[in-house]
Amino acid sequence: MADHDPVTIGIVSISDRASSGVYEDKGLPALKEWLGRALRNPIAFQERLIPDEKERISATLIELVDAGCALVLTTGGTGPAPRDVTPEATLAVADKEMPGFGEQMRQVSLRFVPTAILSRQVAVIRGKSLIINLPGQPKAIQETLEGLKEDGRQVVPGIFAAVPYCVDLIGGPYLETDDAVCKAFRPKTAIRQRP
Ligand SMILES: Nc1ncnc2c1ncn2[C@@H]1O[C@H](COP(=O)(O)OP(=O)(O)OP(=O)(O)O)[C@@H](O)[C@H]1O
Ligand SMILES: Nc1nc2c(c(=O)[nH]1)N[C@H]1C(S)=C(S)[C@@H](COP(=O)(O)O)O[C@H]1N2
Repeated sequence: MADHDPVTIGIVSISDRASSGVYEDKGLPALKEWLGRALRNPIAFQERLIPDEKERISATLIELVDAGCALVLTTGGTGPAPRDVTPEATLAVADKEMPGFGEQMRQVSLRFVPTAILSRQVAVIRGKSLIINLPGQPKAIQETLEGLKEDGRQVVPGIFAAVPYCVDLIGGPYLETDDAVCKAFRPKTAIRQRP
């Protein structure tokens, strides 16, 4: 891993019940497990477990971007229930919206559950950071990031395939994935040549 850029990644689990101890949080472990498998870069995680409160979510996102996270992934609070406010809190700190991520996540998620259309997840750029909302079901983390595979063949791409090039374009570290987990795409001219 010596020649891979280090990356700081913010991971935020947004759940009233997990953050108050009603149930054990499975969001942060699932995010760490998947990112650890998918990325070849050395990762420093900044972890937060917080309730579904808009101001608290926005403040956490700002803090993580200011702490140098090139990527921030949230899980939870994207649905239609009154306390689901993650998309609003994310849009409130956005410099730019990246609608393709939400569109693709709903497409791939529909292959797993018909209720995928209930997730209002968004992705945005703030400064030099890409912030992406994922649904709260812990299994949705792998489903949306990795996509759908059948017999080892990629049937619907997950959103993470587009993350490394997006991070390049906003001035972040060069992210490299394990192709067996997630084959990232970059235009040929953007691929870093190794000596
Ligand atoms: N962080 C989490 N850890 C473990 N399981 C979770 C987590 N977040 C969600 N889940 C599971 O996914 C289901 C749907 O998630 P959702 O985000 O809609 O929860 P919720 O009903 O809004 O409640 P809460 O915000 O208290 O988690 C939950 O009922 C729970 O079983
Ligand atoms: N890939 C995937 N997407 C999914 C789901 C899932 O299990 N897998 N659950 C759906 C459901 S049931 C809901 S209500 C919405 C919003 O979930 P959230 O409020 O926990 O973020 O995400 C949807 N998207």
